[in-house]
Amino acid sequence: MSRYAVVVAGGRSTRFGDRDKAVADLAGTPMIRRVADRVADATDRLVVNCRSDQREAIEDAMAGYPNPVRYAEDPEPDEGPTAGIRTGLRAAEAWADDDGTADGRDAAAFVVACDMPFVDPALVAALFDRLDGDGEGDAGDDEGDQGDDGGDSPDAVVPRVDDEWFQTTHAVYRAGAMADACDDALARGDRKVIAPLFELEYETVGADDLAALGVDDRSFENLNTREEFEAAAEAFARR
Ligand SMILES: Nc1nc2c(ncn2[C@@H]2O[C@H](COP(=O)(O)OP(=O)(O)OP(=O)(O)O)[C@@H](O)[C@H]2O)c(=O)[nH]1
Ligand SMILES: [Mg+2]
Repeated sequence: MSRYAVVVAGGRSTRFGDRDKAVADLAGTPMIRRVADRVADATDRLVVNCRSDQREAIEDAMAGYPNPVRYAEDPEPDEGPTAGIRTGLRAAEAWADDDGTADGRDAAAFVVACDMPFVDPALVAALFDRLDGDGEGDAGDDEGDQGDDGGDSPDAVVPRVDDEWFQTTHAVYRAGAMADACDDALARGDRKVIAPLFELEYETVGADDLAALGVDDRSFENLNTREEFEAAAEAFARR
């Protein structure tokens, strides 16, 4: 089955300023395009979640992208990242269903925020492999399977930098399970981006695993302010 990238971009960039950071020029390339380019080889299809008023500019930024792209517009804007993830994953699920070969709910998707342009493709590939059950063993895993002990493959594989912060906008999910979990969290009024994860069977990729994989520390860096953006632009210019 195809591997999906879901880029979530429906935020208002208030810390950034008066422009949409998703399409802001980052060392010559719109930031969202940098994110998409970084994950192009590790995925087969791209879903972009955004508001309808962002779509034209984002489509321009994505012109010539090597993988097929679909847009998943927020039915209601400003419902938060969890709603954006849900909308993007439902689009991946529907796209997979269109193929008619497998249940779209099982589609595997790497969800990433539009402001993480250093995303490491080797990490993305490793997360998918773990979701498919052929990554590293569980022995050195800091969490192992959550939920029941059935030993089934997980619904999510989430990096945990410093064994602390769950990187839920830098993780792979089974589309149907995670979209359902987002629905549930939102129905409860819980907008915390971590909330849906705890309803799923998930595995984490902790500090040791990240080091063993040689993951670029900057993969998890997200750019919120103009200052962070300028510093990143300098880093890209040097690369
Ligand atoms: N669809 C959708 N995505 C969102 C929403 N809020 C944030 N996001 C996305 O979630 C990711 C992380 O959000 P933030 O870093 O807070 O970005 P932001 O909300 O645009 O920026 P700030 O206004 O400065 O908080 C980014 O990719 C945003 O585009 C929302 O209400 N809807
Ligand atoms: Mg925000």
